Amino acid sequence: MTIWSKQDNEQSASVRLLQNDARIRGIYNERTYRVERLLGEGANGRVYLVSAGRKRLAALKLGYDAASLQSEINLLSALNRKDKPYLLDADDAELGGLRYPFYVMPYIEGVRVTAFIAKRGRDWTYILLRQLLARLDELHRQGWAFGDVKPENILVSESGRATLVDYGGVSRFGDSVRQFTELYDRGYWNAGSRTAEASYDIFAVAALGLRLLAGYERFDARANRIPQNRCAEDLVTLARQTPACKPIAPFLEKAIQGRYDSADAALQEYRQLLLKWGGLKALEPLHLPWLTAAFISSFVAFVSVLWLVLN
Ligand SMILES: Nc1ncnc2c1ncn2[C@@H]1O[C@H](COP(=O)(O)OP(=O)(O)OP(=O)(O)O)[C@@H](O)[C@H]1O
Repeated sequence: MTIWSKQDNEQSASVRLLQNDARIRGIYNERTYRVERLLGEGANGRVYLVSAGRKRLAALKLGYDAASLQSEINLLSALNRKDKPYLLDADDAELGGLRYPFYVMPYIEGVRVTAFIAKRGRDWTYILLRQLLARLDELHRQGWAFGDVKPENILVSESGRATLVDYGGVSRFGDSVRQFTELYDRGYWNAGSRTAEASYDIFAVAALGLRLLAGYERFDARANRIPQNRCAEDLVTLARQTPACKPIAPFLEKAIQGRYDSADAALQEYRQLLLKWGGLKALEPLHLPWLTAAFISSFVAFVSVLWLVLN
């Protein structure tokens, strides 16, 4: 369960669930969206898959009350880039005589990280953690911490690409983390402050990795201890006792102890560990088609240039 560090958000469970095919029309921008289906639900609102115009799909988050979405909207518009849009529209809609705020963002196709790993195998954990570090590094470079790293906020596409969703917990570096989930929160583990910084998110990635690799039962048994008995060392011990953690043990240890200053540094070391281990060979065929294609086309180009030069 996500926790708000500043204020508690009153969830209005009474908001009507929109049926498939329902229309949502923005009062100010006058854009209309058709609901395809419900994608998910959180404390701030419900997220629907919608189509706009020529079948273009997007994700629309309908908030429970006027204040709940504003900070998310502000943040997404601050992150917006021409080559990488985060926010497509923000408006209010009138539904059943009441006004609700909503915003529209790119639709991320995929399943929750836990469902993906359950289906495709535990070795994917190593790959997905690496991708998470890369996504976080991108965000950190703009001066933001993600905050609420948890399985519900990580979607993985069919081809195995991980994407972070739910930017409601993103906080400026140096501020307090706005939203977090206890299991992955270093404050909960007495392993550091709730200051938004790179090491906060890196800890959460390591805690998530450890929970996935060691198993929920063993991880949660430690999480359920009384506060005085929860500590970083406890997690490090769990990592050491778990054979599946071995390939990335040095990363887990450093991340849990807050010894990485940047996601980039963590990522470099993480990549080296995977290379050294070499245990992901079984997954490589999944990546091979485009690699092979790239190799063949550069080889053909090389031979053609050589032929031209020699003739
Ligand atoms: N852009 C998106 N594309 C596809 N699915 C999405 C997208 N954004 C959110 N979802 C789905 O909707 C769910 C709820 O969305 P979100 O996490 O933003 O709500 P929330 O109210 O902030 O939740 P929480 O209480 O966890 O903070 C997500 O777990 C995810 O499954």
